[in-house]
Amino acid sequence: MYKYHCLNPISEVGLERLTEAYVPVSDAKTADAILVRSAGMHDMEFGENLKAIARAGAGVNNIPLEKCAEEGIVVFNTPGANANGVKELVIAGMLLASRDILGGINWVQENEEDGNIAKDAEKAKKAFAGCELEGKKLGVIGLGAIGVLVANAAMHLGMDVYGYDPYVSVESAWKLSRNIHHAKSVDELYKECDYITIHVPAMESTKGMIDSNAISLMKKDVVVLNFARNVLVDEEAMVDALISGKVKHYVTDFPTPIVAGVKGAIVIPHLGASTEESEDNCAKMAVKEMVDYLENGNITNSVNYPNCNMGKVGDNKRIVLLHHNVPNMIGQFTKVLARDNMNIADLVNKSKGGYAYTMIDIDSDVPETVAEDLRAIKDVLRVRVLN
Ligand SMILES: NC(=O)c1ccc[n+]([C@@H]2O[C@H](COP(=O)([O-])OP(=O)(O)OC[C@H]3O[C@@H](n4cnc5c(N)ncnc54)[C@H](O)[C@@H]3O)[C@@H](O)[C@H]2O)c1
Ligand SMILES: O=C(O)[C@H](O)COP(=O)(O)O
Repeated sequence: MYKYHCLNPISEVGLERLTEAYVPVSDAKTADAILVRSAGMHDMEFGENLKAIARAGAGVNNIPLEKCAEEGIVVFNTPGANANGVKELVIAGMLLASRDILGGINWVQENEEDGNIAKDAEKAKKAFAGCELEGKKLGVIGLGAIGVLVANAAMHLGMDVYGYDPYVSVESAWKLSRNIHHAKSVDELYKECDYITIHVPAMESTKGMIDSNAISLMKKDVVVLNFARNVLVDEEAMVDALISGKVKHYVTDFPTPIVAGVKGAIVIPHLGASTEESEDNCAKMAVKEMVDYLENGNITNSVNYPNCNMGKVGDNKRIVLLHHNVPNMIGQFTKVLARDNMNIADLVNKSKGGYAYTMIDIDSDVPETVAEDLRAIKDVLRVRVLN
């Protein structure tokens, strides 16, 4: 039996895939696995049973990845599962920044008692006129799951699209329309574009990427869209640029006291992934990853351990070991197994940065003393015996 805890509401479409072997618990400290969306986990103390955290979504800046890795907790996310939801809201954001739709709707609400509203609207509407997206230049920073969809969709709307991503994956490059211009530097994109949208993860290297220097390179009346994370933009500098008129609109999915209410800021309450489809997709993927790890030891879409897959546990016993990525770990594992005359049917070892994962199928029972001896090896962080 496995205990799981949901730190945020998780779509039932995902949870209903859990068999009776999975029991929800109200105390996260007792759980084998945690399902989470954006709840902050940096100040949490984890229980010793906790083996997996599955983030039903993309961004993992709410989770202490290094601490989890050290405690033998594998963190998963659901790449691409909510990308379409975000793409659609980014397009809506560009339209809201181009046509004064919000101003127009407010005008109608303010004049709802006006019996002559139809006629008066025809006089009032010139105050809400805007411009079209077709023919404008859009710069997309970060061509991952979301950036690629935004770039391709904007191209189909007739925009001239520039993409910048020095680390673009082969998979994303295949999906990107060949009509997207390759910006060789982010500065080139800042100088060229009328609309700039950022789709990179929040990391030390990307925090404050759009700062006063970046804004100074942009065209006057540029529209900046941020559906990735607030920390990517120096918000004080952005507010100055809105006040001075350099930036026409800052469309952000992240309300903060600095930007909320500022003229020119269009602030949305983190709705990018809040669609039925995205929530269902994320929950299904997160649950699948969590179950496959707990039951079979397979790791898919982890952000702190390597991906590793040996299929379902069959008739053999499977030992899975999370450990530091240092020399001679396999040698020490096989020495313990050989001592007890255990035969290895299959073995896979993968690494990611400072951490590594070893899966070993054994064609006999694994005595608890063997598991204990494996746990006692220096640099081993967690050992589980499955089946
Ligand atoms: N608003 C929302 O509801 C919502 C929903 C999903 C994701 N997000 C945010 O959007 C981010 C991106 O999501 P995704 O699914 O596209 O992720 P992704 O991992 O598929 O893509 C991120 C891309 O950024 C690129 N990148 C990294 N550093 C860069 C840099 N310095 N310059 C240019 N490109 C760089 C990577 O190479 C990668 O291609 C997430 O990390 C998350 O913070 C927000
Ligand atoms: O990173 C993400 O996936 C998004 O920001 C969505 O977050 P949410 O699941 O809290 O809506």
